[in-house]
Amino acid sequence: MTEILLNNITFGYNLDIVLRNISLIVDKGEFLVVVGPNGAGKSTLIKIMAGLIEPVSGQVLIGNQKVHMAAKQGIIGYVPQYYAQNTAAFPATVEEIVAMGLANRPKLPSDKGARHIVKHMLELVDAEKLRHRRIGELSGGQQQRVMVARALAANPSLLLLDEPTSGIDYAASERIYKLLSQLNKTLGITIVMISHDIETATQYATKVACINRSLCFYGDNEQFRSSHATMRHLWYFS
Ligand SMILES: Nc1ncnc2c1ncn2[C@@H]1O[C@H](COP(=O)(O)OP(=O)(O)OP(=O)(O)O)[C@@H](O)[C@H]1O
Repeated sequence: MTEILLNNITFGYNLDIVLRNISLIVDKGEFLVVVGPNGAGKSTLIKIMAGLIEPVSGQVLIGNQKVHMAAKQGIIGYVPQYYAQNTAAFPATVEEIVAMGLANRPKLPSDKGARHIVKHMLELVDAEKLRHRRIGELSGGQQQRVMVARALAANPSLLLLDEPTSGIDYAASERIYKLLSQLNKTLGITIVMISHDIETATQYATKVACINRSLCFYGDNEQFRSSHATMRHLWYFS
């Protein structure tokens, strides 16, 4: 079954065309890693998948419905880039941050239900012990796990992550990849993750897309890993 359908997407900021004629289909249950050089349009593409910005032309369907309808139903979880930098002075606890994700559900749970969901989400990302801490006091890796819990609180079928391991050390990055892989395998959540960490991130992927303003490569993880060494100059410098 199709989770994401992008049909001939073109997008520009003012006159600068950032994405050109991108078409791809992501099936339910895939773990797609999106790679490409700086400024290639990866964040822009993931924002289009989240319904945060509209393409100039082309069609975006999530679970066979228009992206803004899917977003209203809480089907799409989005974890933005560089969250850590925005939160240092933010006076909310981990529990409160995760509870914010409940607002993306079509129907709000009762207070008791909300407490139960928040607790469960924190358990899923192994952050129960952090629940009373202020978000700004946490390390980058801990903050990212909390942001994943916040996105999961809406019960999405699709999780979009923009460089969740940026600025995070090797061990903490591995924990985040393993967590995402587990959510993908055990809960069947479709994952799209942007990463510059090609070697490690693609080990967890089922599919890889390489974007450089247009789609340079889209295929299975094994296909990507076997062609990357010979093709990467063409993909990155074209
Ligand atoms: N809000 C904006 N207004 C104008 N231009 C923008 C805006 N956001 C991004 N751009 C430009 O669009 C292009 C693509 O940016 P985008 O952030 O999508 O790339 P990226 O592949 O995610 O890059 P990186 O790997 O460096 O994060 C860049 O040239 C960027 O400067």
